Amino acid sequence: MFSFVSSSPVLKALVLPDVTFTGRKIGAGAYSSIEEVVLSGAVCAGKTFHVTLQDLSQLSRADVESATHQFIEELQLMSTLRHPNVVQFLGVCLEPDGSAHLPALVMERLTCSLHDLLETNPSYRAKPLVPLPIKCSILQNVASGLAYLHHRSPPVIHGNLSARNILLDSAGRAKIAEVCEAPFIQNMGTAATIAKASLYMPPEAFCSTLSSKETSKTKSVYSTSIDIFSLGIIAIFTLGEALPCEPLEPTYTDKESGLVKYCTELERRSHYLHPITDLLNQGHPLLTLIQSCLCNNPSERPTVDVVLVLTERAKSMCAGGGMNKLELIASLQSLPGNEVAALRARNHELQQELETCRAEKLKLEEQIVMKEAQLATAPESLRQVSCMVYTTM
Ligand SMILES: Nc1ncnc2c1ncn2[C@@H]1O[C@H](COP(=O)(O)OP(=O)(O)OP(=O)(O)O)[C@@H](O)[C@H]1O
Repeated sequence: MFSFVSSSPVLKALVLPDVTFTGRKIGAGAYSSIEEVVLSGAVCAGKTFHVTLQDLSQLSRADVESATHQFIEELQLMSTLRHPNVVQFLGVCLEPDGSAHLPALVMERLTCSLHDLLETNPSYRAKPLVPLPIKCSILQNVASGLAYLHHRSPPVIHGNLSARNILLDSAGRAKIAEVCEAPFIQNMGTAATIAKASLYMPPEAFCSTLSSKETSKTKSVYSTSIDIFSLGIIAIFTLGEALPCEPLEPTYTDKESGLVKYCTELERRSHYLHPITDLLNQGHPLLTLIQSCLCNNPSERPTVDVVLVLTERAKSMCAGGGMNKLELIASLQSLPGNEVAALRARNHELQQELETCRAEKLKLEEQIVMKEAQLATAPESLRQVSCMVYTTM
């Protein structure tokens, strides 16, 4: 087994000495699960990577070394990040049974994800749960966290920004989670395809996935404009309270000319934009934000500074317009967000168990067929003995 801790002084320095796993599941994603942990008496969250991601036996020694090196580099970077709108990474801890290759990541514990808030809305579709001023505040918080990341030198590209990676604290403040994890996960091979939240990805990300597999250098093909596109999708989801999950096809056939034409990314999501254009006046900063973030051409998308200005303008336009943060705090606290996340985590576990059982069942059926075939071709005397053995068992 590859020992991360003994081989890396950097990682040794990040190991937290006093962490206890409470066994309480908080949530699960494509490649990790989140559990409650107690760090020196304070309740925090611990992230453990799924076994599939930890199965380093399928990789060559060189790949294991490069993945390990990258993992440690990302952890080191994570440990330097400090911003009110970025989930605070606190350190690492080894799993209680010591069986895992990758240490668990310990971070501050938040209330629920933006995705859970919007999806578990009890009045979903009837009337919006989250008032517009709160939505503006959430988007401004995300823009602020992203500005911090993009202003680092070199810029920190999130690469997997989604409403599941935006977490809310009990005061309704939004924070960006899973910073620095995307490059490591993507370089671990097949898990990359699972981890990628394609819904939030711009068109160029799908081309860069191919080249990143060849070069194993995710960072070089990703640019900050990927995060800007994802933020545009998050804004559509937040404002419309509907995940824009089935956009139109990227091409269509023009009825008059019969020619195949391309839709813009914005046109592809037009169905989800109607409720937003009803809600916001033409020229509203958030409408401008969505329109510019979803530009097909990455170089035409705004920088994070422009995004921040637009969200701040939207936030100040809402100030005094009946903003009721207390209302949101109350609804956040009464939300079954945590329970839903825990149930989803359990569901995910059961799904995995079910798949393992199905695979075992298939194997057993194959063995039965093989044995029956062997029995059918065996001499009569052997068959009689075999039947006697089975009937006496
Ligand atoms: N620090 C945290 N505090 C509270 N809840 C958290 C925390 N981190 C994650 N969660 C919850 O756990 C869920 C799963 O998080 P995780 O990071 O494993 O995956 P994800 O972001 O949903 O998806 P993926 O891993 O596929 O990107 C989140 O959606 C959120 O509800």
